[in-house]
Amino acid sequence: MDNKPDNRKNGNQNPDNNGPKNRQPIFAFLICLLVTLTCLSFFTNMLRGGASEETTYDEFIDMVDKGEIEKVVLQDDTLTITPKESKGSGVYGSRTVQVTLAEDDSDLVKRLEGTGIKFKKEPPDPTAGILSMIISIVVPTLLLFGLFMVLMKRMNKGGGMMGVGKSKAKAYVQKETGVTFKDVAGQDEAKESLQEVVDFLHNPGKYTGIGAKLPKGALLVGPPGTGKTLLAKAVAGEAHVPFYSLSGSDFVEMFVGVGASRVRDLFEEAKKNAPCIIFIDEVDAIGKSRDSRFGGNDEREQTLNQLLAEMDGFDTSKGLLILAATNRPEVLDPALLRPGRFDRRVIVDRPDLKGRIEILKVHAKDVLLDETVDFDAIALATSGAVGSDLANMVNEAAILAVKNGRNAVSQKDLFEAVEVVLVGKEKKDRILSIEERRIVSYHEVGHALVNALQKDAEPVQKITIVPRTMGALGYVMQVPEEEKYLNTQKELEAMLVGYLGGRAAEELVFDTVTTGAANDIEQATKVARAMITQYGMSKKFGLMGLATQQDQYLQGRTVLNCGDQTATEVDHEVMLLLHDSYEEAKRLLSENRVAMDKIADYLIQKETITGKEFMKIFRAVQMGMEIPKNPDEIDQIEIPEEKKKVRLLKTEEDLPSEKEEYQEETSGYASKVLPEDVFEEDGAKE
Ligand SMILES: Nc1ncnc2c1ncn2[C@@H]1O[C@H](COP(=O)(O)OP(=O)(O)OP(=O)(O)O)[C@@H](O)[C@H]1O
Ligand SMILES: [Zn+2]
Repeated sequence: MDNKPDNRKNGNQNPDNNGPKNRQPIFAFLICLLVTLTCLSFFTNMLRGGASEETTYDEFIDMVDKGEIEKVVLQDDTLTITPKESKGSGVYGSRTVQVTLAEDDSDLVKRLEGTGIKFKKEPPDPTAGILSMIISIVVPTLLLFGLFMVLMKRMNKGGGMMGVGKSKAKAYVQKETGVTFKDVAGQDEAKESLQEVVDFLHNPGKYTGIGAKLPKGALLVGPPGTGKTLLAKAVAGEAHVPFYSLSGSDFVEMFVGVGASRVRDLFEEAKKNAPCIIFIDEVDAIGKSRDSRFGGNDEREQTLNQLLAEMDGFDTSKGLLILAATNRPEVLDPALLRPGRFDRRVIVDRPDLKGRIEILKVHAKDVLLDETVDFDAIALATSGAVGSDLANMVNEAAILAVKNGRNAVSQKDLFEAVEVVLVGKEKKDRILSIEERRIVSYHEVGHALVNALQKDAEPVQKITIVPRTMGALGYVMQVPEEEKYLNTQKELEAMLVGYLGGRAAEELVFDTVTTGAANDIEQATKVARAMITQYGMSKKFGLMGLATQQDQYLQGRTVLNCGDQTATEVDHEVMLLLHDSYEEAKRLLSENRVAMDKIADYLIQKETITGKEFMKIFRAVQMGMEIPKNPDEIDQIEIPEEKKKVRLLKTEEDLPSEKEEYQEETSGYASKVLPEDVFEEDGAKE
């Protein structure tokens, strides 16, 4: 998947952003057309005689011959026949039927002579022609137009149909945001560089006095949910100026010129109210690079040009500042980043351990906490989480506490909330079959056991086989002892074995494999590929960089940059690495089969086990103790202190050299942390 050359790198043909929008008018038009056609056929039907039926002229003559007709009325060339009551059982009953005349009416008169049928000729209806024209042409046209207008209005949400000059992109204005830097936790560097900007707004004279040029704008860059919007509001709040905010996608319209006129309106409005802040969220929606190999997008280009022109045009000494946020800075048009535009870049990255602790504290400010709460532990368990996740967790914990009838949040609530946010709620209505529970149990124990053996430590916070709403059938929750910023090669290799431990357990125990390892395989492949192409950890390619990372603030796709031949070899290397890791996982598990069986057995009965329980069973098996049948008696197992120090891996004596190497390597250096390390979930994706 990753080794396709990325042809959207500079292009602005990203379907995510403008595709659906641009297709909207076509959809709208099609819908209108369909509705109109339906109406049209309905009307013409009505015109042709409403409820009465039409019959052929031959049938009419047949009826005349059989004497079934009472009366005939001729108007234009349409005959309205009333069949005789007495012949009501005939084909046409006694309903009025219409026939289109197929011979000269003098012939018709001759035919009816002497049959006793009442015949009447009426003058043609002068309104009929006009009426039919109105109904078949004017009404549908009006209908089509009306519907089209309504639909376009809907989609435009406030923008006028022909937009230009009239567009009312209502910027969201806050006179006073009420947010200060205190509300933004962590992000100290970002706050520091924005503090200067606040000062500019407060006191522009101080800077212009000595000839310093004031900044026009700053670009906030970082992953979603890290608090970019919050920071922008805080700048406005600190400076006590109004806050105009609009999202980049609000500017992207289907009519050329609408976006540009919105930009113009926005700046006009803001200039009137300066000093103030304009905040453009998702600026990449308009600011995407203009040079494109697939032909440009006129509307967005015009909008972007207008934005550039406005930024060049205003006078900073009035105290107008533009903040913009994006999580895809690499796609922005370089023109936006030139001096005098968004020349300041403020990085708002994922919070580190300290940042996460602070964010939790900020959000727990108004929440009642009991004495068990330890934010450090929560922060440690949530590596990779962003501000909005953490805010969510605190709130979720408070809700859980209320649900459980307590009036303060406990550490247990918080941990449960972490799981709710990261893997979803427990899915009580999903009942796994006994066989499935066995497989999931062994799978999860496989992960945990492999990790324990490799790290020689209590591996997990907990193991569970209660299905979750986000798809996991079971998972292992790990809490690292400390935040890591680097991973050694050994650690990454161990991580690979850990990912594949679940599948290895399935194969060992059931002699067959399931779909449950899909996520593990994906993660393992990602790590293996990164080791070979980015971290220089392959013997074959050495230090050659074979891939570059894109969209580092989003999912972080990597793109191979090597020839086809090399790409094939990379695939082969990845395959080999995964294969070796899998073999290692199977080896570790089969050497510890008894412990695996006992722990899995216990997990099947209890559904959730803690790391402590896991270790107790493992040590007991290691010491050859009898494991109680009743799961509730596991707690009573007493492990002597000195036994707790014995290395988990029983092949220790055979591999003394590996142990030394292991300790040496862990203090070494390697690459960056992979947040997936914390949670390993498994699930059959429905
Ligand atoms: N550093 C932080 N301190 C306190 N709260 C935070 C922080 N970061 C995020 N939050 C919380 O997360 C919510 C969402 O953050 P915000 O909308 O500012 O993120 P964003 O980076 O603008 O995301 P997006 O890119 O999706 O627009 C905030 O309202 C706030 O409650
Ligand atoms: Zn798994």
